[in-house]
Amino acid sequence: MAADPSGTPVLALRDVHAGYQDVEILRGIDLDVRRGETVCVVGANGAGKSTLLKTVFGMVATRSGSIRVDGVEVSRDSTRARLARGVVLVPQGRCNFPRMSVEENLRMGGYTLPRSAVAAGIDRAYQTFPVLGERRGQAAGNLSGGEQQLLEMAMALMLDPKVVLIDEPSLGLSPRMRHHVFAALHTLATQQVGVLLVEQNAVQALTVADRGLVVELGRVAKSGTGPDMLDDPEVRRAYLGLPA
Ligand SMILES: Nc1ncnc2c1ncn2[C@@H]1O[C@H](COP(=O)(O)OP(=O)(O)OP(=O)(O)O)[C@@H](O)[C@H]1O
Repeated sequence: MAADPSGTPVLALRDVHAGYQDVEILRGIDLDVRRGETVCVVGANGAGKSTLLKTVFGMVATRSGSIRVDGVEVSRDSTRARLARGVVLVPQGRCNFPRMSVEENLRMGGYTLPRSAVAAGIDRAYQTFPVLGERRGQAAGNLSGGEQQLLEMAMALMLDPKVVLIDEPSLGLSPRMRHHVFAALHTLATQQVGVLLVEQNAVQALTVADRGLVVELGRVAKSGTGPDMLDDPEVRRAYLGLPA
């Protein structure tokens, strides 16, 4: 796709350890995401995929190791400081303001920005997701599930991020809406954003991703291009529910 394989990774993790109380979930994660690249994380239930995204965003503390955004160490930074560095998280489930209009939600997404940047961000959102422009005055809670997911992504894009962390964007969507959401992920990549994606619909996700990673026992056990992962007999059997 649009990734620059020679460039500095926009997101780089080295030997990252993190967990909850006395349980270590991430046990030495190494990964790179480049600009314009979509990387999909695959793994069993409970492997730590959501924990990985939360650790990059700073919602779960990094115990040791390094997280760099555009070469700058952020592993000790607050979530707010990471947002300012261009890292955004689109969490699992709906988290918009259902009684507010689409446009008001976008304004909320950009509430830390100067007014001129908010207007530019809203224009950008409507260009990227024209359906949101058509529904700008509608209450967010009355959008379809897929449209709400596009709104979540658009709210995150208000901050003009470098790295977008997305947790299960197609959860509970119809196949048709899933298609729109995956198409939107592709659009993000064409805007030179690095995308780290966790997705249960791993076959579809690996089809749009540039690379896939398998997380096992808290480490990256396997990585490869999307097509390589889709062809790998072990990955097919263990994670994709496909014949080897
Ligand atoms: N806040 C928390 N406190 C304690 N343990 C937690 C917390 N959140 C998650 N865990 C545990 O950490 C492990 C990894 O959870 P995580 O949600 O990261 O897995 P996952 O790979 O995203 O799973 P799934 O595919 O089922 O969504 C699980 O055993 C989970 O029970």
